[in-house]
Amino acid sequence: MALKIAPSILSADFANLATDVAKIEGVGDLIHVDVMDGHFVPNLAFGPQVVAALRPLTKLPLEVHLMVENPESFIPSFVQAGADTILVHAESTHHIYRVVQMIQEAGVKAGVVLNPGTPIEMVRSVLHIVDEVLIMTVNPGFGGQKFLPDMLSKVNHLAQNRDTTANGDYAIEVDGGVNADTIGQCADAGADIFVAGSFVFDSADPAAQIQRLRGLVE
Ligand SMILES: O=C(CO)[C@H](O)[C@H](O)COP(=O)(O)O
Ligand SMILES: [Fe+2]
Repeated sequence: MALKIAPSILSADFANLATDVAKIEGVGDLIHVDVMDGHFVPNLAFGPQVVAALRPLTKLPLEVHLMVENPESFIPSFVQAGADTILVHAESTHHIYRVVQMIQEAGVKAGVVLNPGTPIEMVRSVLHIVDEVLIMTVNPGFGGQKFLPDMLSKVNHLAQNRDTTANGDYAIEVDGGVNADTIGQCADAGADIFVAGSFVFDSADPAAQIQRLRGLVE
């Protein structure tokens, strides 16, 4: 599977999002948009209007990371806004299988996300239908936190068990604390998609930071 770098705009300049997105156009592989409701996580960030506003500004796929209670109710508006992938936390719904179906029936790729405290078992029954599994490598809610290396055993387990699922080709993504010091361990464990927020956008040259990460895993 081709390795992908996914810059997270949670660390971009909110007053100049279009400018920051232009800086990574053609360099990043997709744009990661964090959605927070102040309940599932103790922070607020981005709604469907932001996704809709970004859609015409970039050719890059837009990946929406939903950190919200009751994700079911937000799927239609993010589909309508132009999301290419929607990622839902297993802890945020009683009906993860139904939510994955809802997303895919709308013609959008679906991923499931696990908090650091949540075991793989929580998503075992949907591994054969999902397009992606995202392992949080920080507790979700904020950018710029320290990478949790003990999460790599989950990445490794998912990579080793791909053959045991019916589709066998879900992408494995890591999110949180990914930088030049940690990305190598994630790749070694078997991750394919690497979200990076502060490492990319807290720099004067976001494109160079993405290239630096890419150089460390390819
Ligand atoms: O989902 C997230 C936080 O909940 C962000 O995608 C993540 O934190 C990226 O930021 P950084 O790379 O700075 O850790
Ligand atoms: Fe995220």
